[in-house]
Amino acid sequence: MMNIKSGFVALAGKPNVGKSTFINTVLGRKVVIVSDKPQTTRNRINCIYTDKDAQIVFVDTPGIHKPLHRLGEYMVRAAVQALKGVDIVLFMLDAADGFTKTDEQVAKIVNESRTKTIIAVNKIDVAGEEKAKSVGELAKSMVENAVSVHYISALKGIGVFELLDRIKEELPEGPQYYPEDMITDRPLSFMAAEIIREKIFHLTRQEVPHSTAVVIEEIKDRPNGVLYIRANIYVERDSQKGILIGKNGSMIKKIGTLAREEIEFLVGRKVFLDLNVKVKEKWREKDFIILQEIGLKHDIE
Ligand SMILES: Nc1nc2c(ncn2[C@@H]2O[C@H](COP(=O)(O)OP(=O)(O)OP(=O)(O)O)[C@@H](O)[C@H]2O)c(=O)[nH]1
Repeated sequence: MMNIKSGFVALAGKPNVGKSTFINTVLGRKVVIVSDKPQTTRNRINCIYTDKDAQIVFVDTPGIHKPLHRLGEYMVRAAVQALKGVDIVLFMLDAADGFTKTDEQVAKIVNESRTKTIIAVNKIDVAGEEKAKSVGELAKSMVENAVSVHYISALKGIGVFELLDRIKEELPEGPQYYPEDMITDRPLSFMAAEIIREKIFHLTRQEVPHSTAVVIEEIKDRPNGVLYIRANIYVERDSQKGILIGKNGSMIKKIGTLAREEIEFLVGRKVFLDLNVKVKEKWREKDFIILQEIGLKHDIE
């Protein structure tokens, strides 16, 4: 087998610099939610880019997208640790913003990691060339292990693929860690079941959530672009089924709506969520459900 370049790249940068937009442009579809409000990205998922000669796993840096002035010492150490564990840090800055105090703090964390760093100055479509240059040069002077500076617009796709080529150059030769059609490292079936379970937990009382198992039975692309997800919710008794369904189906409708909205948020597209409540006595002793829950049946293709 031909050797490919592969490795892990941590995205570092203050909130709102365009990290999610960059990932979406690289992957060519909407995987992570983009918003003009800082820190709307919850549970950021690791994203995987694969082409014929490389596989790049973009990983999140825990804590680094939190407001840095509130970052405690522990969080800073955790962030440094995370950056140490990757092959390359991609330090993103906002050209229109100038080089800010927050960027300086991110630079410090990046430096402490001693990891090879590529600097990307984003949003050049809205910033003057001179301003962008000054941001790039300042960042380069602050980051000890900077190997190059790139001027990009993640939104317009300017310079993004040149930057990707540079990342590939800097990556070591290595294995393909994930199948080539996988774009996130967490199976959607897992995420979806978790979300449904969470809603049940919030909306029902003690005994019900603990007697509930969620199994994703089917995930399918509909021709109209909607993602169809069918899930079974197992409970142990008829009375629990009654509670979960609610009066005239009001409870299951509520669970379904909230879960659907969150899954749509996650996948960035319309979802049809088909929930079925089933009674299975002592399901906890029936390991087929448990196996399916953790082993996960199938994921989106
Ligand atoms: N003009 C312009 N806007 C951009 C560009 N890249 C991102 N944006 C906008 O900047 C805002 C923030 O982008 P995100 O990709 O969500 O930023 P983020 O760094 O992931 O933000 P957090 O999730 O808060 O960490 C959005 O409104 C984007 O549309 C760009 O190249 N040019």
